[in-house]
Amino acid sequence: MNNTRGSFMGNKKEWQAEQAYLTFVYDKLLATQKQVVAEAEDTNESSKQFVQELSSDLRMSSDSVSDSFESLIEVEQKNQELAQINYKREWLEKQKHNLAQLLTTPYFAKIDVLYPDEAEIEKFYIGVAGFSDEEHHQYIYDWRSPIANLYYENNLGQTSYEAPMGNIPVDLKNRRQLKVEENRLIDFFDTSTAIEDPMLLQVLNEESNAKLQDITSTIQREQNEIIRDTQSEVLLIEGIAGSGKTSTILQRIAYLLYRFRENLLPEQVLLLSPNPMFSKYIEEVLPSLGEKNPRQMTYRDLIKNQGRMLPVDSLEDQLKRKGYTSSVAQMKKIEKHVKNLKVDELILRDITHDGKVLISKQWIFDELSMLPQETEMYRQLEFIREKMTDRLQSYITAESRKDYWRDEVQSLSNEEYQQLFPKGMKGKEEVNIEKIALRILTRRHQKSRSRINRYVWLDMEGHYEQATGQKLQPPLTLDQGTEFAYLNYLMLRKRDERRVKYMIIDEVQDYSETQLYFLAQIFHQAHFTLVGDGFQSVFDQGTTFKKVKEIFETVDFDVTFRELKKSYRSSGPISQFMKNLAGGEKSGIEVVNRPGKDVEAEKFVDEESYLRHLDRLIAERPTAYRQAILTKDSETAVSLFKKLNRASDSRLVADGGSMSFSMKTLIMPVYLAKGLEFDRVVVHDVSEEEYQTPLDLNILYTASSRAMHELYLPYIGKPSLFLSSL
Ligand SMILES: Nc1ncnc2c1ncn2[C@@H]1O[C@H](COP(=O)(O)OP(=O)(O)OP(=O)(O)O)[C@@H](O)[C@H]1O
Repeated sequence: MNNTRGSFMGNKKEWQAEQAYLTFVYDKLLATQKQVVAEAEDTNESSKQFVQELSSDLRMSSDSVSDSFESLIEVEQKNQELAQINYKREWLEKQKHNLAQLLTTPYFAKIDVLYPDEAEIEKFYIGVAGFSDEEHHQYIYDWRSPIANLYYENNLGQTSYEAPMGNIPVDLKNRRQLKVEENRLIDFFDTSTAIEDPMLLQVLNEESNAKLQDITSTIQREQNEIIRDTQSEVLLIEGIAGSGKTSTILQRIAYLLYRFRENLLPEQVLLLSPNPMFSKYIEEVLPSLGEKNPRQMTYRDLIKNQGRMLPVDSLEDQLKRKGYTSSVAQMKKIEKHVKNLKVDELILRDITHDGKVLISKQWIFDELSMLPQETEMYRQLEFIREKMTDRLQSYITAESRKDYWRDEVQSLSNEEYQQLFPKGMKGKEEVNIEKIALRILTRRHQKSRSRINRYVWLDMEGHYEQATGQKLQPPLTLDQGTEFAYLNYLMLRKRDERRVKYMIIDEVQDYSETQLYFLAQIFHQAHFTLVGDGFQSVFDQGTTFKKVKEIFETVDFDVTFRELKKSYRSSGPISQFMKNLAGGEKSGIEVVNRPGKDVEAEKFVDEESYLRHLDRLIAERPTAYRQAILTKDSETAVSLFKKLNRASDSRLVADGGSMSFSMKTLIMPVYLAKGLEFDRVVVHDVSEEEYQTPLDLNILYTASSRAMHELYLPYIGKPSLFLSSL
């Protein structure tokens, strides 16, 4: 490794030059900020005024009907003006955000580049956002810009980078990491090897944050390749615990939003996360990079939406379901069923209201029979659905004209009348009664309308039974829920999925084959980024990476496979323990040379002395530390929390819904801590009895790998065999 520190005496001149440039850029940033803030205030003011004028103009033109055509044109023009003002406001807000970020840390790196046939070296400073002046003089380059790739790839000497106009060969003369705070230069390092760089080690030695932070300034080469990959249809990444999978996919999302800013919106990126807490944990990373968070949901939410909201297993139930063998064969049966389905095989239901049939299944069947049978089934059903809505509307209109309404309307109380017509009504009384009746009936039949829209008239449960030979009995297993969602998708094809351009899935090892097949099918137009860690598989239903690849290939995707083998989260001793658990050398895990406290596995003879030990660990937590006591399941967490009786300085997290990130000691089951990290981790009772099966081994690995600096593995009685590697 070849590191040169900026603070060495020999570098005094360099130091002064760097400090001078920093001062210069910082002052420019300050001046620009002043300008942008003033401009933003002006724009806000003029937008307010514009809206006021617009609404008074509109009021005037709606009073005079004669010039309505002119006023329509005028309204259209005003709308366009308003859109422009709003666009400018958004742009200025983004500028303000970027400038505020840059004023805290203007940049973190510099590269010296020599272009062929040029005599002078060009210097490029890299920061979390770009910054240039009105004459397009670029003082800071965005970390996602093409040139910044040279910094992350870190090949000194002859190299090249991809720019919009093609590949550009260059000579990379120097790569400098800079530590700056506002307008102060703290340190700099010239490095030729990215691995174990000094800036990285500094960052890793810091105490944890309650929320995940961005890693922009220290992205490693192998992570950079993943972040900037725009070619792969499916990017499958197997990375050990703490290797930066989650950080990398978030940086990747920011990169994609920048690179494809003309035609990729955050809503077109869907991130499937392992549990609801995880979304909270990562929520600050993208905003800190000036981007909006993508759509996020858990897989459970996704299939509930797709599968008529039937209840599915909770996380805890899923964990307890042992030995369930999921298979894609069941999905194929469903495909076959839908493919061969004829109209006279559809299981239909009447649409009823208060026990009265509004639209009979016979009517639906007759209408369907008249459609050309070669049309795909989902199109036929969609067409009929619209016809049913029309039929309901005609029924309501006819009904509203019937005589009995006169009495009903006249008996309406003032209050009811107000509710129906908050703005009052004008016109003849006859028309009024009809109008009132129409409103009342429309309200009454809202449910029927929604039933029509949701295809309640199709017995999907019945079709599921026909297709698979199994009855659906809620709560469904996650796989049954998936099968049912797939059936709904194949028969009805809702449009939602087509909008997703990038699907990002964390903890992919926890998805079953059925679930992966489902995702590959329904998002077949999207690019996938799948990350996970086979050692952290804590559900019986999980899938190996080999199988994940196979499944996506059977659905005609090209899969690119990459590995991350180094833990950036855990100290050297903890990483070494993780490596031993994962099978030693053959696991391929690289241990970062970061000193730390040894892993401690202490024996206790009875529960009482054991609890006293935990009690001490909670009481003697270093002030800045966040720590977690991790149990195998939530019942154990609940009972341990009760026994410890330390509600004042610890907190129980037993379900995915609630988590206080500020509390310094958390007691929780491992599966809820997935993806999270703590300065200190205590794994609850690592005894022989508790930790013996291969799944237990994965749980121990997952729990231990949440630790950054300290790991405690106390046990009562005999130690688990897995501790013998210590
Ligand atoms: N290049 C990097 N520079 C600085 N910190 C990094 C880098 N890569 C990862 N980290 C840090 O390492 C820790 C682990 O990262 P992350 O949570 O993304 O890993 P992971 O592979 O998703 O872990 P797990 O699978 O165990 O949940 C985080 O604190 C993250 O900030």
